[in-house]
Amino acid sequence: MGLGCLSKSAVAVLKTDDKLKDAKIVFVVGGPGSGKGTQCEKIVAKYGYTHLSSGDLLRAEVASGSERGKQLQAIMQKGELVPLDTVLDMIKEAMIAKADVSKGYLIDGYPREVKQGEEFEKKIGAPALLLYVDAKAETMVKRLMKRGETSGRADDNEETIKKRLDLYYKATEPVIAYYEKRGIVRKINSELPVDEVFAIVEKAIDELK
Ligand SMILES: Nc1nc2c(ncn2[C@@H]2O[C@H](COP(=O)(O)OP(=O)(O)OP(=O)(O)O)[C@@H](O)[C@H]2O)c(=O)[nH]1
Ligand SMILES: O=c1ccn([C@@H]2O[C@H](COP(=O)(O)OP(=O)(O)O)[C@@H](O)[C@H]2O)c(=O)[nH]1
Ligand SMILES: [Mg+2]
Repeated sequence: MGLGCLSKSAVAVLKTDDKLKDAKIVFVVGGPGSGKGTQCEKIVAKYGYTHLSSGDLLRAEVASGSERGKQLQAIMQKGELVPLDTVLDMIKEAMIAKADVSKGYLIDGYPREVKQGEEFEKKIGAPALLLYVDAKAETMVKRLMKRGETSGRADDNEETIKKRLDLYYKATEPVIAYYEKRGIVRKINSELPVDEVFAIVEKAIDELK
């Protein structure tokens, strides 16, 4: 069927969705401070993937000073989760913006709960791989407290870190079990030095080709 019977905007929507249809999508999931951002940076440098951190996208909205940003800031400062649709719309918009140049997408810090994953697949597509960046709670707290000395992140403080961790174990760990059933989870031990962690990450990405 041609697209002649559809309105211009409907055609535009179809075309943008089409652009993401064959995209290589990697979910990067792990606790706060587990090292997701650190590994993603290295993947970008070696493989030319597009790195989209849901937390960074949200922080950019906060930094813009918009009304929406103010509401987001209040939620993030408490270590709670921003409504699902808000995050998903931001991710999709950012993916479409890079669709013509991207070799693949790293979706960092998302899904935070099983429902987010389901919605992502409905609106965008299925992940080919889930990198599960795993460190002990004690390690994560230590790293985040250290990062908090210089990061300026409003949520890198002891009280909020504890809430983020609790929420991670409650809401996000089930995401890993959900995708394990599909056989796409690769567990990465991020207690090791950064380069050793990356050697494991490289193997998982190379398997995708
Ligand atoms: N030893 C060691 N330190 C690491 C490793 N990965 C990250 N770090 C340190 O841990 C801190 C947190 O790492 P990030 O990459 O920002 O963690 P994240 O998972 O993106 O955390 P959020 O942004 O809170 O989601 C950083 O300041 C790094 O210096 C690692 O593999 N080994
Ligand atoms: O899909 C997301 C990603 C992030 N956040 C919010 O943004 C904060 C920081 O997220 P980020 O991934 O940067 O850090 P982490 O929680 O892993 O330390 C979280 O605590 C949440 O409040 C959210 O609500 N939904
Ligand atoms: Mg991060």
